[in-house]
Amino acid sequence: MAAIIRKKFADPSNASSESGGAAAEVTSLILDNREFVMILTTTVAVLIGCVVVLVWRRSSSPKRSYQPPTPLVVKKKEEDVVVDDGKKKITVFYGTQTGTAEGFAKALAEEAKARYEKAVFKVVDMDDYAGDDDEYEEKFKKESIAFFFLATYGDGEPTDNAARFYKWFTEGKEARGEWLKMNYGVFGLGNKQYEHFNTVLKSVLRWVPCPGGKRIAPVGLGDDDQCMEDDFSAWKELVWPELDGLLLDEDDQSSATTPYTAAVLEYRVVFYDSTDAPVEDKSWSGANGHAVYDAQHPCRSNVAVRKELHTPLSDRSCTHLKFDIAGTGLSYETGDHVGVYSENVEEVVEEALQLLGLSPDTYFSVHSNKEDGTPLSGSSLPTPFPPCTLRTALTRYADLLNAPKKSALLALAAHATDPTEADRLRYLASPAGKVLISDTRL
Ligand SMILES: Cc1cc2nc3c(=O)[nH]c(=O)nc-3n(C[C@H](O)[C@H](O)[C@H](O)COP(=O)(O)O)c2cc1C
Repeated sequence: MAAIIRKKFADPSNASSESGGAAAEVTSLILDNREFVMILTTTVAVLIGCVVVLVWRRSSSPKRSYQPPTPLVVKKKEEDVVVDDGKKKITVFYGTQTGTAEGFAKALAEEAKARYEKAVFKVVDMDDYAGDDDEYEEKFKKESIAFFFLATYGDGEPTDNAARFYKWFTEGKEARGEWLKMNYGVFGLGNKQYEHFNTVLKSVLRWVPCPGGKRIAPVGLGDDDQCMEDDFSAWKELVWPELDGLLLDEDDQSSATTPYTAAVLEYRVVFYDSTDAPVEDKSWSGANGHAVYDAQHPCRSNVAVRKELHTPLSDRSCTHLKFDIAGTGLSYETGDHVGVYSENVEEVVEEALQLLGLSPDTYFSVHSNKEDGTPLSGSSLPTPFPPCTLRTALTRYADLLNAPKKSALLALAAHATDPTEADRLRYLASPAGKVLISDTRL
């Protein structure tokens, strides 16, 4: 995913007013390197390295004292009020863990709005749709056209925000087809490297040969192992002719196209005086001496036992690990989740810092909402990482070694001040550029 950093980059005077002259200098440096910073601030969670930390699902702990300066926005439940203005209503649902499905859902809706002015498109988080099972049924019955973007995780499991829907839908499978009379389009997000490729979407589909409804376009099966964005683009092209038939009158013409924007999220960046950096930013907390752990404040622990479970004759590998959590106050029960956080190696981080030309101590935070707390670009995702120094961001949160996604390249091209660089970025986002990237391992 990619971010377009607004506000502070767009208006250096703002940065000065908040952080003084030093911040203005930093902002100017960042302006010169904005493409790189944009990639860094948006690629989260896929890291290489060796630091192992544990986060237990049940470690219910209060937040630590340092909080981002802007208030959290409590998500409002979707309004049920349906205005009968004669326009056709289309709902685009998404089940996401890291935002890709949400990005695709929004991209589809945005392009569709431009194409079909007489229709109303609404993008809905699966979790926000219904409060209980009865409400699911009641509301789905009123849908006439819907799209579902559903990602698969784990052993073919749904995302957290689609889990309730998935349980309700698949458990009541026999009954669903009787009342589900909508026209529906489906795109699954998965990865062929996993045994249960796109299982969530396939399971849902097994129960959706609804007699009264019709599937719009073939099933889309996105494969993150290749280029999911290409899968999405190809699927979208199959959707439009079908939607033309459903949404256009005889005298309407569908010609509008919008640029590809899937999965491009926007963030607001705030710079702070580096002396504000809390101590814990410098290193993750040790196993002892830290009272509070949660996903943002993981606990560092050592690997006590590491054992290969397969014999040398096997062509597979399965590692048994035991973590030493003595003295942490944490407990573990079978079925609890353990998250493994890892760091980029120091040399790679140093190289990135040199390319950026910024002080490693630059202290900043990224926000998915505006200063008044309202979401930027309607995203419901939380901020990707807590306030930290640039070195920490590059070490822990930036994906420094994978090639950027097509959407990130196009977002950067849209913001490039040098036309030659913009052309180059657009070329890299094209099929020919993709080959170049994979050949040269950029
Ligand atoms: C920890 C993890 C587990 C995954 N498990 C599966 C899986 O079992 N089957 C599958 O098809 N894809 C699997 N994927 C791939 C994701 O579905 C894919 O990356 C998708 O684009 C994520 O969408 P999201 O960003 O909307 O959450 C997994 C990805 C991760 C990171």
